Amino acid sequence: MYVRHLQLTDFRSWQHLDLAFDAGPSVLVGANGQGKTNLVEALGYVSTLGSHRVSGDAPLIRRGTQRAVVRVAVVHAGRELLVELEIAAGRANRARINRGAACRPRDVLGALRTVLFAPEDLVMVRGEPGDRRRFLDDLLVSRTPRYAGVRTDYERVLKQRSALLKSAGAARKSGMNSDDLRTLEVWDGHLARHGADLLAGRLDLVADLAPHVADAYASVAAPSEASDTASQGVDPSGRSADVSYRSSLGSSLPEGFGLTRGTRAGDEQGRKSLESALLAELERVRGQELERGVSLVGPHRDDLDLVLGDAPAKGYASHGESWSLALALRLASYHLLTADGAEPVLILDDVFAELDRRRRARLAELVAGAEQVLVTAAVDEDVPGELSGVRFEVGGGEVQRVA
Ligand SMILES: Nc1ncnc2c1ncn2[C@@H]1O[C@H](COP(=O)(O)OP(=O)(O)OP(=O)(O)O)[C@@H](O)[C@H]1O
Repeated sequence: MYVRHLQLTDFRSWQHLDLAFDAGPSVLVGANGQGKTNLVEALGYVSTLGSHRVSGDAPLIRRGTQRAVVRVAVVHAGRELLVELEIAAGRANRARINRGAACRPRDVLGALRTVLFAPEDLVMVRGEPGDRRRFLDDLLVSRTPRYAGVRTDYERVLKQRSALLKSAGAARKSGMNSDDLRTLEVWDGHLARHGADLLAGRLDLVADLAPHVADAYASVAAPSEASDTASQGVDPSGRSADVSYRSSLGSSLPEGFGLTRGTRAGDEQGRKSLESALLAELERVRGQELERGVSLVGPHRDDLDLVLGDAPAKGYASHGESWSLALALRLASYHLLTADGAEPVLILDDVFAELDRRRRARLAELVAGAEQVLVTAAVDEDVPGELSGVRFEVGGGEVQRVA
């Protein structure tokens, strides 16, 4: 798919922007702080309903205004879809498709798929488990939009159950008999049901993603000519990249899930056995949870283990290796979504400045054939020749197409 047109109103620094794109590579060049990232952030927002830079929506609305509007015309399989999202301060966001009636923002998920590479991506390797869970969940939603609802339901249940744990724990300490404990059992059921759904989605996703990560890492890390090693998922030093899901269920994770690739956790039987395992584990840690007032079991405590050779990437990988792995996670996402049947728009936001010459060349070579690649850079020299498609200059609150 590709973005044919983007229109912004009061989004970040853009009071108004109207921009037409072609398929293939486009490069947006401009000095620091001119709004290049703001522009691609808007596309990422339409794709995931979130920003890759901030967790809330407030900073996306231009200062001094009350609502931002992003309109995107997306071409996919010969058909054009117009998606409109309104981000409002103090009330619910709204969406529209093809100028129809207002709908929930969640209903536009899937209309535009993007894979966005940004300097912030290094946190997927070096950051906290929450950064990796976010990567997984964003990809899960891109792939299967229904998981947006599963994710929201799980977060709501988790919040309410955690509040209950605190009050039940406090009541227990003061020697009182609490109704909260009975209510807690009801919330255990909700947490296990929604948690199993989310966990199943993530386990299947990681099983499908892992081979793409191994291949992509070898491709990024390998010298340009060495396509033989690239195809075997091994870098020139002989180290391969592997990803696996680490569940807070530990050894109580039902046999096979997340371990044997090809086992589907998302079918009815898989979800049921994950739900039972979560319930049993919740019962086992009940005392600790009440003592500490926090939910200790569930997908919110899980992580994605990233391994290079036989060592965990976090804490062991060099700066360059960490970058290669972060790029591999994004490239693998691109390949997975493409294999599902909808090639996403690739967005490379200011990444070339972060990479050495060899990695720049490898990345450019790997993405040059994509249906659409949007690149932002402060200076032309940062962008490899393979991606010199249409060129836009960004500055002074305007974008000019120059070639
Ligand atoms: N909500 C907002 N309202 C108004 N201006 C904003 C808002 N959010 C960010 N900005 C402004 O947008 C500018 C940053 O834009 P952006 O991050 O897109 O720059 P860039 O061109 O990508 O720069 P760099 O090359 O440094 O990454 C800053 O000047 C910032 O003050």
